[in-house]
Amino acid sequence: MFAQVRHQLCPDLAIDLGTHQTRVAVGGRGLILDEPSVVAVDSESRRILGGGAAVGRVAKQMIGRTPDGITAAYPIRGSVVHDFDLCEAMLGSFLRKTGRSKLGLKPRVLMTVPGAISPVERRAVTNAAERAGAGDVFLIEQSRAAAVGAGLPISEPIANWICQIGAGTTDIAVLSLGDIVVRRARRVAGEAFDEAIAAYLRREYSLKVGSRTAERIKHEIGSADPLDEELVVEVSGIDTAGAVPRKAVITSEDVREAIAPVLQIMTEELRATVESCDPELAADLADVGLVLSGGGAQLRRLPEYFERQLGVPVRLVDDPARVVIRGTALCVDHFRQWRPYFESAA
Ligand SMILES: Nc1ncnc2c1ncn2[C@@H]1O[C@H](COP(=O)(O)OP(=O)(O)OP(=O)(O)O)[C@@H](O)[C@H]1O
Repeated sequence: MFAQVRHQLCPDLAIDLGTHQTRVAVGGRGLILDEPSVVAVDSESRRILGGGAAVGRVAKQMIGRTPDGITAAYPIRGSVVHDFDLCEAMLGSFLRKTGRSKLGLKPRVLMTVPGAISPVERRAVTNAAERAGAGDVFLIEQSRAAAVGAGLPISEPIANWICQIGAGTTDIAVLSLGDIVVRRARRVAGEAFDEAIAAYLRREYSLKVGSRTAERIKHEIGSADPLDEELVVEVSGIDTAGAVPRKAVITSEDVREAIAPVLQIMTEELRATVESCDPELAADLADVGLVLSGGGAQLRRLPEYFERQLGVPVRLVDDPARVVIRGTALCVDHFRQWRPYFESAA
């Protein structure tokens, strides 16, 4: 009875604290916040601008349109807390926006974490959430949340193979009978594509571009496999020899060449999951195939590329960037059922 009243006054929260994007869902209501994981800080004092208000979308709007002396800070890197104080401030601001706290009650929170996370990193994310205003904090692996969000039959005695590609981490798991049988996580994901594109332009075109330009190129013309009609984009950067502004026309073939080594790493990780499975489960994988999720999995022709590399069917889930928060929210809605699979930092 008390728990029910408490729940009404202060519903549980699901939080996907991502390298690029933070998403918050409220138990029973679904997604209520989806904002960039960024804060705008004074370069010298490292204080958040606007009295702590320059967080998320507001911060992103300020960056690039503000005078020198203002820096964009990303408190999460490789899906783990990189700057503890800024992470706490950012989360605090997001939690206040959800407007949930009544009578001083603190919400129970379920947060996602990548598979390859150390106890120290686990503790950091938990502490940041507690100091930002959360009550009890539970953790769930991204790949499990993604599998739930994708609606995979993970409780059944068959193999479910999921590859969640975010900005900072690729989480791969094989799940069966509710458990993760094999897991692999690598800090190589969407941002690694961007870095590879920037490095390629420097090497092949003597053109220096920023990470946002590299990401834009990926979105506009990036592909993992050849396209029916190849794409081109004009890019502005700085000539590395003359240190002057210059433009270049880049093709989707260029981008494929640039990102090939990153795709190769992902393929090796996927192959390694199969090798770690026992033969019965591995045989299932060939039939059920691979499911792709995460914002980074939206790269054109990625399913076709992995199908060619692995020889199994591959499909991309609907609304891939929000699958993890969808799954986390479902776990919050059925807290008791999923509780055995949650972890705490202690
Ligand atoms: N159309 C697209 N094509 C290719 N990549 C895309 C596309 N749209 C978004 N992305 C990439 O998706 C990534 C962000 O995905 P997502 O929101 O799942 O990550 P995140 O949750 O912030 O990161 P992580 O979970 O790894 O900490 C970025 O690297 C972004 O460039």
